[in-house]
Amino acid sequence: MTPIPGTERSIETVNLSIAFGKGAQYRQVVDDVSITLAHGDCYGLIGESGCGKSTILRALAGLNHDYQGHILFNNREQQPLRDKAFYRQVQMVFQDPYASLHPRKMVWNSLREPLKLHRMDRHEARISDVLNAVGLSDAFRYRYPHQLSGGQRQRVAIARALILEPSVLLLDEPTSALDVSVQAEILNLLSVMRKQRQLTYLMVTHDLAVVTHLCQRVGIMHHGKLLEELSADTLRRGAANESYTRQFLAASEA
Ligand SMILES: Nc1ncnc2c1ncn2[C@@H]1O[C@H](COP(=O)(O)OP(=O)(O)OP(=O)(O)O)[C@@H](O)[C@H]1O
Repeated sequence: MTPIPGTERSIETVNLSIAFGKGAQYRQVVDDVSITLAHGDCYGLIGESGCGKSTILRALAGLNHDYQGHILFNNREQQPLRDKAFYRQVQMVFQDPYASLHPRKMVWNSLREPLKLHRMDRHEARISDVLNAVGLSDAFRYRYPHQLSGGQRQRVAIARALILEPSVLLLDEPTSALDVSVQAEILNLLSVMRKQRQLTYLMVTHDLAVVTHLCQRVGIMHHGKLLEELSADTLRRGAANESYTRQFLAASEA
């Protein structure tokens, strides 16, 4: 694929390698992975369970500091311990929204927390605006996570990621815990948000229909390695170069 010019680069890994455990427990989970996203890209990362997809996302998000290689953001090398500005610009959305919402905090409180942390102004207006953007009325402010449906909870988790006005969302299976009917609504919301806010997405998913619907480029991982990158069109046609990818696609569609 054609190289992305420096000014257009958003988030990237260069020769990223990650291992866990020592001695007999040692396991190389991510092996020399280089992925570059341009501003506004939607990149899907697919591959069998355990191949290292979420581990890459966690390292990019600054949640795992123990890696080899380089992580760059806006063409600048990032230290394993990121600065505060990075955490405002790059947000993660998890598969299970319970992971990002405190069970004993009402929605308004969960949304206000990041605003306080990053010393942002106009808390009330920002909370109303972001709830409205994700399709929830202002009345949802006063609900606890257990008083929300799965889809509403994921909307709040997305609102919490968006309230800091980031440029990048790292999406870890954002719809796989939801009912099929709700999955389409959340994917649609993510798609609208990306266009409206010119966001860059890196999305891990098991679901081929999701990547081909939302992403332009897809990376296929196998045993910690990035095997190949394909356009979503090529993936849709099943015209992969690697035989592993063709097998994976066939198995996923079966
Ligand atoms: N903190 C950790 N300590 C030890 N091993 C870990 C740790 N985090 C992940 N692993 C291991 O690394 C491997 C890759 O995990 P990862 O979650 O990245 O896979 P994945 O491709 O996202 O899988 P899935 O699609 O099932 O979520 C797994 O074998 C997992 O058990």
